Amino acid sequence: MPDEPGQPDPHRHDTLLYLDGVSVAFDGFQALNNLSMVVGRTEMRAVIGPNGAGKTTMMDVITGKTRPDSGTLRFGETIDLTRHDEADIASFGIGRKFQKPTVFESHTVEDNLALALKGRRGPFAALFHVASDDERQRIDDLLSLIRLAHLRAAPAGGLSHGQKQWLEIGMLLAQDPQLLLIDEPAAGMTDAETAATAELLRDIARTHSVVVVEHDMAFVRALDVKVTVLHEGSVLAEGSLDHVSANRKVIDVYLGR
Ligand SMILES: Nc1ncnc2c1ncn2[C@@H]1O[C@H](COP(=O)(O)OP(=O)(O)OP(=O)(O)O)[C@@H](O)[C@H]1O
Repeated sequence: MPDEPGQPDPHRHDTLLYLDGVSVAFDGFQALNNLSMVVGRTEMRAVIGPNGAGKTTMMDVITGKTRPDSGTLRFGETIDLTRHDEADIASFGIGRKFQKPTVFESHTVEDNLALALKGRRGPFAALFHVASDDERQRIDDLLSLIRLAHLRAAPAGGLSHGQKQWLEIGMLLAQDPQLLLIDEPAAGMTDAETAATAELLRDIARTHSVVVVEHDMAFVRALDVKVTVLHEGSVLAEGSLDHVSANRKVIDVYLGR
């Protein structure tokens, strides 16, 4: 039986991330207020909203950095994220990319990816590990996905800001997440980099779920995915960018300002 609109079912096999009635208060300030959102497998979702709307706090509760005061937070069909810490949650396959890229600047692009791949083994195993054919293939695949194959031997410190963001996305993918949470990837990018990043994320979303927090509306339009508008810690509107852009409340609190 099809779901009623607005009645997401956490046990559906095509739901990867399920938030229902999630609330968080800091010293009495309600940063998340009964927030509900469902992200499907291999769905990309854009999350927009004014400063202080709760976007970062939402990422923080999903990744276990902040504990919700109440609500349901489920990953896959069975994992209750409220019962796990950040390390567990990362190991379940939720990867997060912060706004500022943090690559190893003195290492080559390729070595950054190799380190991220080996990082899955733990530091000691990684130190004595020799790359297998599979791993070399995986690095090649990642390099072409993130559009940096021609720069594989270049030190990461010499990359442009946009290229560093792509490398960091590649390093995140090396850890095999099912869900990527990405914070303002287009910030500080050139128009060409912004367009290439939208294309890259669309490629990634063929096989992963992706939640992108972004303020750049041209970028959100290029993603061409369902948009969730947050305001005062809850969902103000949801739908295509055209749909939410026509919503009077969204114009008043965000787009029209
Ligand atoms: N650890 C904290 N302690 C106290 N207040 C907090 C804390 N974290 C967030 N807040 C407050 O909660 C509100 C929501 O913040 P949040 O960072 O989630 O918003 P945001 O939508 O990510 O905003 P921005 O677009 O500016 O990044 C803000 O008013 C913020 O000041």
